[in-house]
Amino acid sequence: MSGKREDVLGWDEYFMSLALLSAGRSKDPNTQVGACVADPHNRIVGIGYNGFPRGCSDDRLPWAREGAYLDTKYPFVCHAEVNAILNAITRDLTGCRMYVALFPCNECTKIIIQSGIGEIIYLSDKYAATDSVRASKIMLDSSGTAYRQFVPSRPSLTIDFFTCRLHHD
Ligand SMILES: Nc1ccn([C@H]2C[C@H](O)[C@@H](COP(=O)(O)O)O2)c(=O)n1
Ligand SMILES: [Zn+2]
Repeated sequence: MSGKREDVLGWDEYFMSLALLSAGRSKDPNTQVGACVADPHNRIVGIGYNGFPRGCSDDRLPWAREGAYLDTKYPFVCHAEVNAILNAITRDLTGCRMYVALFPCNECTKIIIQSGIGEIIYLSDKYAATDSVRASKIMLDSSGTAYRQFVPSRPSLTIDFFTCRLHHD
């Protein structure tokens, strides 16, 4: 084999894939979200997914979406973005980028802005019509925090454990 491989993963593709891989750890039956924070040198500084707080049993807390508030997941679940920030190796995330599978809610957005993260790259914006996401965008625009949707250059990547390779179209 002569020259180097040219068709490597781009940085956005790499970090978004890691965010999605992390989402694979989520036990939420409806929406699995992963987030990955990269620093300006393209080093991974934090990664996380949505789940219940440490020590809170997945078997005792509910995953329901509907019913009385305390019978749903909403008061209990830690969002992927918060977990990625709390898992980060440093508190100061100035100039870092967050890759996240779903546009951040307003509560996560406050924390993202306060952490110093300067750019959000998201995949899905399925809750764009909610007041929560609308509030997120108001705060991001006011604070000058950039956000953009990830546009994949290929439809899928497949991890093949048998051949120890990553396949793509
Ligand atoms: N940016 C976000 C938005 C939501 N989540 C989590 C919170 C829940 O576990 C799930 C959303 O559930 P749904 O209402 O779609 O059934 O996703 C997050 O981690 N980050
Ligand atoms: Zn959130």
